[in-house]
Amino acid sequence: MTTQTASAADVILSARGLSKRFAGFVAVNGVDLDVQRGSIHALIGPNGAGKTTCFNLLTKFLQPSAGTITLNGRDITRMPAADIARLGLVRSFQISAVFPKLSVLENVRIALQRRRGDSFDFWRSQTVLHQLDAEAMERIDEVGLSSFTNETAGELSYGRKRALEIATTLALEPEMLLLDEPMAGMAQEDVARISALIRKISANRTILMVEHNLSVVADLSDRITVLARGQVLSEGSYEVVSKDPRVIEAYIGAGHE
Ligand SMILES: Nc1ncnc2c1ncn2[C@@H]1O[C@H](COP(=O)(O)OP(=O)(O)OP(=O)(O)O)[C@@H](O)[C@H]1O
Repeated sequence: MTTQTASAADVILSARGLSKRFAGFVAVNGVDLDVQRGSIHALIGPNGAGKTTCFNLLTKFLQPSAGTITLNGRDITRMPAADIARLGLVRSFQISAVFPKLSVLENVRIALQRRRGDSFDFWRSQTVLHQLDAEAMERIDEVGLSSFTNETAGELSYGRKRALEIATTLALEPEMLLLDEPMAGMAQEDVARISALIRKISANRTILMVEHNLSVVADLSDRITVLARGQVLSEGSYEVVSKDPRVIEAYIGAGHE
């Protein structure tokens, strides 16, 4: 095997020339991105850099104006979001995706049913639902919510809601997880808890996250892509990108510290 082949096989998600134009405004402009299998990769950049748009393109919530996206070497550019999830690329939804009136266990059970595509089970007997409990408990344990299994989701703290939301995402057995600002709105102690959780769930998965909290990015990421004005400004480890004068200038110019 040549070096080139080996490194291509290590790339799970790849974008080439990814672009998105909104009514004449180019939000993402020719982005090339390679996410290494098994890594934690962060997408950062000042406000308005195009991170969310890029994320929405990669998760197929938006259709690109130009460019291609491949997952495990397969072109997914024109594939609908639902099919992508079946291929193992799952986007974590915000807390609103958690059913607030249902318990932690019920929320994870529903996610497991979604994976199986058994929508009819939802209306069937309790017995059928309980068959999923053992697996649901494993997911709940994985995110550290075992003592909250029967708690109503809506009554959980913000950080625990996020953990539950991650558990429902894990229920879909993703090979790759895309996290949209996992630390948004978190209190400091929750940031530490969710950081540790992301590290833990990354053990046998690939993670791509958009995140504003740079100390979290520094702590977790193997590789960082910095976007500015819709383009890749810099890429590398935190060590490298944080010292890149173009990155410093872009952040200062945008009013960040
Ligand atoms: N649907 C849309 N229609 C028009 N312009 C849009 C649309 N979505 C995003 N934009 C513009 O594209 C640019 C990039 O936005 P985007 O939300 O992707 O940036 P971001 O890096 O995620 O910013 P932030 O850190 O503030 O969330 C912004 O100038 C934004 O106003």
